[in-house]
Amino acid sequence: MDDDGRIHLQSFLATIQDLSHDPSISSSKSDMHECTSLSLMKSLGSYREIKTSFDLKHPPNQTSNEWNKELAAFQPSDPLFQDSVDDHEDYLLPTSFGRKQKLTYPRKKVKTNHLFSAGHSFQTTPFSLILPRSIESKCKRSGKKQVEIKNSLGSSYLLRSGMVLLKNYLTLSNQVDIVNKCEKLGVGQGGFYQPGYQDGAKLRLQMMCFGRNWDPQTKYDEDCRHDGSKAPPIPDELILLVKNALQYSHSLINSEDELPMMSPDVCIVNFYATSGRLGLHQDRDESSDSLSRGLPVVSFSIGDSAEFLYDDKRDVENAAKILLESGDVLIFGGKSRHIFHGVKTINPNSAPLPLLKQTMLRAGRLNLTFRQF
Ligand SMILES: O=C(O)CCC(=O)C(=O)O
Ligand SMILES: [Fe+2]
Repeated sequence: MDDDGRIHLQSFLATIQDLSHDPSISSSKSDMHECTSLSLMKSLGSYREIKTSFDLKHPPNQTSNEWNKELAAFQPSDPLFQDSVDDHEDYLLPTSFGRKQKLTYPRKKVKTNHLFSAGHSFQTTPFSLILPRSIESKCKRSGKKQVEIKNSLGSSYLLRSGMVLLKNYLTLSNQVDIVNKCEKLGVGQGGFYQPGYQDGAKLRLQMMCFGRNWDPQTKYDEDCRHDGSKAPPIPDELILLVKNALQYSHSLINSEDELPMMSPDVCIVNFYATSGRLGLHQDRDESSDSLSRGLPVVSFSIGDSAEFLYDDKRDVENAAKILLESGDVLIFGGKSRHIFHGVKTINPNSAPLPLLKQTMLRAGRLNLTFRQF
């Protein structure tokens, strides 16, 4: 396929959107099962396992075989799009403080097996979050129907003591602003790079920091950047968003003991291509004061959605799994500050189209984690 890949992606998405409004499409089947409450959780809701399966039918003007062939052949040329699309996935989500939550769009999973890969590289230097101009203009011309992003505050979940998920908390305009800020700061000195370890193993993501540099090998050593660059300050608007999200969480759980307030002075910005991932780990390089007080990590997700794992131990098989979508804010502090967590997969083609249209964000997921050192 030629460099037209992005157009195909847009058409593919638009087709799915069209189909979802087509009565001939078989309705999504959704059944929910009670799941045992975890003892760690306080009384603000109960966990439920939500199983959602999808049965996308072929468009009326195509036979099922033609449609399946087209789906199977879908393989855009941008290296950042090159992942195989396979089965649908089940997600574990709690109820929204008692209400059942239904997931209503097709999920895709990326086939990748390694958390880290030595020398894995999709590097263009400098790395840009934004699609190249040639692809951008083709996208704009395609003129396909866009899906509205939800602007109202979504549901909120207490996942366990000290761990809160605010669905769709960031507005479209917040998300656009964050992408633009990260792009501006990410392409220059001190911007995105693919971090790794001394032995040559690389993380499967691009990273940069605000406030203070952090690196998997050198931790919070300010001199970790080979170009000697210092981390730019965290933009004020982002600090405000973090504090508002924490305050909002306090209004939900009625307790600052469970989730202490913090004032972010570090932000790690990760960008995952659709083949990106991050192994289960603990965030434990902040100061002992910050860690012992359980000062929370506040995480913003933008772009393609991700399967996020968390557990008390490093146990990928048994870890709880949630879907983090564009606009979601996840907070873990207090008793959950030391959870193991990681990103299992990025779901291709799952970013909101208005966000892509306004930012030309490339395929993948932008994640910002704010901490107080
Ligand atoms: O991308 C995410 O959701 C998690 C990122 C993370 O855990 C980290 O940067 O330490
Ligand atoms: Fe982390």
